[in-house]
Amino acid sequence: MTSTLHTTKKVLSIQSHVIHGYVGNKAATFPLQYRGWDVDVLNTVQFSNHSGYAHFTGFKCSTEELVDIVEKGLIGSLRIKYDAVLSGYLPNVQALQKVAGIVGQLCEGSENVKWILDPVLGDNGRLYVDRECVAVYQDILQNFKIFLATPNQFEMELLVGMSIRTLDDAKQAFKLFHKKYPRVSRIVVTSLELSEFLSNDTYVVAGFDCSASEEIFFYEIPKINAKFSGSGDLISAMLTDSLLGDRRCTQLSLSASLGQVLWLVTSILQKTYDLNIAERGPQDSTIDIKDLKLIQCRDILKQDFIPSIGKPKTIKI
Ligand SMILES: Nc1ncnc2c1ncn2[C@@H]1O[C@H](COP(=O)(O)OP(=O)(O)O)[C@@H](O)[C@H]1O
Ligand SMILES: Cc1ncc(COP(=O)(O)O)c(C=O)c1O
Repeated sequence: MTSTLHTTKKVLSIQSHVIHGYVGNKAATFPLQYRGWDVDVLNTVQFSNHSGYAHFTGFKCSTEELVDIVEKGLIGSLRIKYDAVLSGYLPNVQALQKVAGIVGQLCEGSENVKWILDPVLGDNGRLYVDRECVAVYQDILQNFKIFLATPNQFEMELLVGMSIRTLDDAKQAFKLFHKKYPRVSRIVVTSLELSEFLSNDTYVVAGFDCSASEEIFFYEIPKINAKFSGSGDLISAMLTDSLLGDRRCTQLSLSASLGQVLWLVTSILQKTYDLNIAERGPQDSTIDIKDLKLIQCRDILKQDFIPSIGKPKTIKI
């Protein structure tokens, strides 16, 4: 009889928490748990709802509280051996510096723990954190071993210091990123809006695995006529699962993983959209969908076989 016993993968997810809705840890935890992960959830803030609503209330954790929990509690006292640390929104410059220092040291000390870093800075030209956080993220990416970074287009522009409008800009940006941050092993840039693809009404999602090749690869994703919140947090969580989860015997390449994750995320966003249309009636223009319908998408999340969104295109860098 072959044994199906295996250890459950453990991730420490350091992100924001909203009571109502699904961004930050609320967008990452249920999908990761549903895909078989043990998730230790460290909430960096606790808000009533996300900042895309007109109002929100709540509070932020202090730097001391966050440091105390991670350094003294989880690592110092419990000595938990994580397979991955997923970091997202941190409430201020100091908290970002301190928490990143602790996670960075943890990853330097062990090959087995992988850091997936979502450098949450802003979106569509607007920062949602203090400007100094940009330089702090630049330092973190320079100094620590990072398994995967997942900036969106605006965050990538801030990290490399150039604007990205065309596919050629994107290629230069990836080159520059790798030159500036050679300790980052993999990078995925989400929702790139590039001039060559505007008439197709598609986003480009591009990736680079510095150990694997001299090329970047990208997928074209048809735009759904809606603005979503939490999609970035969902994609970084699902990449964590696809690259490091225990469901498979052989490790997938970053490109193959991204193809599957994009299928998963697109299916969830499409179902969220369809359910909103069923509630609101047909809509002609772009709709603002505040909350992902993650629970209603559990059948999608549960699937063992995840197809790919398509074939990636590649460009030599
Ligand atoms: N309107 C949309 N239509 C189709 N896919 C979308 C849409 N919005 C987000 N996505 C998917 O979700 C991914 C992450 O969203 P993004 O907005 O880049 O995250 P972030 O929250 O980090 O800015 C995108 O790369 C894309 O695959
Ligand atoms: C408190 C809060 N509001 C809004 C968002 C927006 O999420 P996204 O950029 O994934 O749409 C986030 C993301 O982490 C968040 O933490």
